[in-house]
Amino acid sequence: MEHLTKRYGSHLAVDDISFEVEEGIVYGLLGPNGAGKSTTMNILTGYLSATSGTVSIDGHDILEEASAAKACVGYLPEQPPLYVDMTPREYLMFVAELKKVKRADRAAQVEQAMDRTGLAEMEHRLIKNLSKGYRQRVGLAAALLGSPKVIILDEPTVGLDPAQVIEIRSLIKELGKDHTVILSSHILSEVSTLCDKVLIIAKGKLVAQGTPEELAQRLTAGSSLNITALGEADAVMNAMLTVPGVSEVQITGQQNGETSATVQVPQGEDLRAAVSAALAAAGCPVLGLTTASMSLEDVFLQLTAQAGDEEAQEVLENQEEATLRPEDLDFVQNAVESGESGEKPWLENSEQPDEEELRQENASAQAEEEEADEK
Ligand SMILES: Nc1ncnc2c1ncn2[C@@H]1O[C@H](COP(=O)(O)OP(=O)(O)OP(=O)(O)O)[C@@H](O)[C@H]1O
Repeated sequence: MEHLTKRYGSHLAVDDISFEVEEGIVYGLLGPNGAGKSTTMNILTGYLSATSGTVSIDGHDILEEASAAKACVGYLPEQPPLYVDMTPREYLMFVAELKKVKRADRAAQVEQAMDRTGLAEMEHRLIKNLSKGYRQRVGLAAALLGSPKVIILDEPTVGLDPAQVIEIRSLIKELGKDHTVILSSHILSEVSTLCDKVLIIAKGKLVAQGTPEELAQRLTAGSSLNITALGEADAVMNAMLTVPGVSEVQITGQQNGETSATVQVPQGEDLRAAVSAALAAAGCPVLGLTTASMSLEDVFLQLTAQAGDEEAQEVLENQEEATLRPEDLDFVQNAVESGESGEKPWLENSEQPDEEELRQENASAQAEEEEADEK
């Protein structure tokens, strides 16, 4: 992709993105909602045209040699376009025909794709009766038909339950063995476990790329040391500030004569020995010392924050376990209090059903049940 730009009216969704994809590697496009991942993938697959810039797949320009370029790509959009009144096999045979797989090879290719995606036991069900996870598999199987070199997956695990997420992720890992895979995700842990290389996109710009480890290392402003030493905060802080290279010390706790602190360390330097020696010399023996390096999460936050993206914080927060927000706590508190006093303030504005209405509703429901039982 070279200098790819996409405008929707005056909105710049993709802003001069260039990158090259090596064969046989799993790439992750990582970015918060609205960063431009789907737009980028839609352009890559020839689904959308770019405002400017070029895409070339295995030497074929996506506009000038569209058929040849698209033949190299298997695409699973965020919402796979399935014909839900077909069975997986019927649908896949149809896709194989669209992809111009030779008639003699179609049945075998469909069989193989169903096999790889674990669809065999669902082959006679209508797609509309399949779970979201199985529908996703049908979409993946369709992407595999025609043996494309590159598989492009847009948010492949969105909307799946945890068991389905695990299955689809292991399937993607398998695909990565024989294909070049480009997937998009806003889930950091997914990208760092599945992908060999990560491209971080924020506000339509490519802000960083590298292996998850490289990103975590290369982009850190340095690591930090977490230290616990015996002594008062002032003494501990002053001792550490005497060490060349230490410019920032943050006291994080004080208890029973012990002080905990975090020290920022410049990139590439190891100050553990110097800091321990300085503390010992100041009469503050070190009780604990650990190095904390930046995780991919930190890097992501740092980069997207640089791009002025507040949604990045949301992405991280959404990955934490569900927690109660202050307004939820108020609601729970109200519910508990009013339960004690017998009031239901949260129902105050809702329409209260009339008692007679309720009685009639229940009676007719009971009559229907009895009738059903008799039948
Ligand atoms: N057809 C369209 N018309 C106008 N604006 C659009 C259109 N499609 C996307 N956008 C805008 O372009 C930006 C990038 O959208 P895109 O869907 O590529 O982001 P994304 O990173 O895939 O986000 P998500 O994870 O929510 O799918 C967003 O601000 C979006 O609102």
